[in-house]
Amino acid sequence: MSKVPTTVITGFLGAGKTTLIRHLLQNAKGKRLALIINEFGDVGVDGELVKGCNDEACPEDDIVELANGCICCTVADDFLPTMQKLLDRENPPEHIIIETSGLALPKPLVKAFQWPDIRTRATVDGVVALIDADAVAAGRFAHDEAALAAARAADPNLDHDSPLEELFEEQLACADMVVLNKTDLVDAATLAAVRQQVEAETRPGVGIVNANHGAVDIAALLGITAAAEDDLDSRKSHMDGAEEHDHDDFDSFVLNGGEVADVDALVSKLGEVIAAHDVLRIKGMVAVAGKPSRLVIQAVGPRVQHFFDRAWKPGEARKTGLVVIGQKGLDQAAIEAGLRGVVG
Ligand SMILES: Nc1nc2c(ncn2[C@@H]2O[C@H](COP(=O)(O)OP(=O)(O)OP(=O)(O)O)[C@@H](O)[C@H]2O)c(=O)[nH]1
Repeated sequence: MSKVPTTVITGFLGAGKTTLIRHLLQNAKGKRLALIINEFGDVGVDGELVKGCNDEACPEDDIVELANGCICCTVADDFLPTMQKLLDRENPPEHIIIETSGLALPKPLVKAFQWPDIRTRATVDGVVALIDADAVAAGRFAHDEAALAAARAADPNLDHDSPLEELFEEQLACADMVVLNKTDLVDAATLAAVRQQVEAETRPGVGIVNANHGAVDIAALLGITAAAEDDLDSRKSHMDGAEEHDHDDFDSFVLNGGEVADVDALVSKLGEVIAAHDVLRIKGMVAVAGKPSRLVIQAVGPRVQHFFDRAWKPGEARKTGLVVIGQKGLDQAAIEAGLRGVVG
């Protein structure tokens, strides 16, 4: 029996993984897909944003959300049982797409495909890394060699990579394909510089495609046939040799509230707390007083977007839930205090 190809979509917080998956669903060309969506914080934003994209290609009960931590840490408890259930189906999916959380390490997940219960039934067709060209251009992951040399001269014990840089390197080193996303936000010269930086971190021969809102040719994404689980040694990782890894470099919490009266005041306050507390990501659903639809908040670094998506369902609680993610030491109390005035 042939193995079910599985594509792992990785990429930092807000790089565009969910957007790419929505594009995939809307252009599935009749392929029956299943989605495993792993995200931080139990607000289930990504799952909500893909449901209803194309029920033909991927009915709701083929969208499984894993929300109790990074998939790389919950492989045994969550991921493997989920895969087995999908593979045990009378009519298993033709292709499985896994969206990892923005903080997940891809290599431990690919390694899980060597497990006896999985290895004969599924294969990692490819690891696709999404890169936010805007964030890279803004220096969020860059080694500033001069600054690093000066800092290291001052402190020889300096850990050469920040958690963001390490994650950036991990996700690229494990990639079979890189999607340079958000090209609409940078000019040609900046994009060329970002591409150069990304190329330096990827294995020889890995394709890098430019994209805007994740619009990549499906045939290029699905059908890489990398069998990544059999080719782990070429995918270098900071964790090689380590038994465990952790995510204690990052903090997150969910801000819950009631209805919001003034969207502009909320958006402006979000911008303030992001800048004041170096928040990496805020996303979630907001109930706006007097409005029949949910307001989706999507903040990636300093960029805050919002749009109304579907109507609140009859009987559905009209509530606000925002996942806030930052580096270790995130000041939850100060952020909550800063938003309390606008989030009811
Ligand atoms: N301008 C621009 N915005 C984009 C592009 N791709 C995604 N976005 C926006 O970036 C924000 C984050 O996109 P997502 O697809 O949710 O990113 P993600 O990687 O799934 O985020 P996490 O799951 O939180 O890690 C959303 O507001 C998207 O609309 C792009 O190519 N250009």
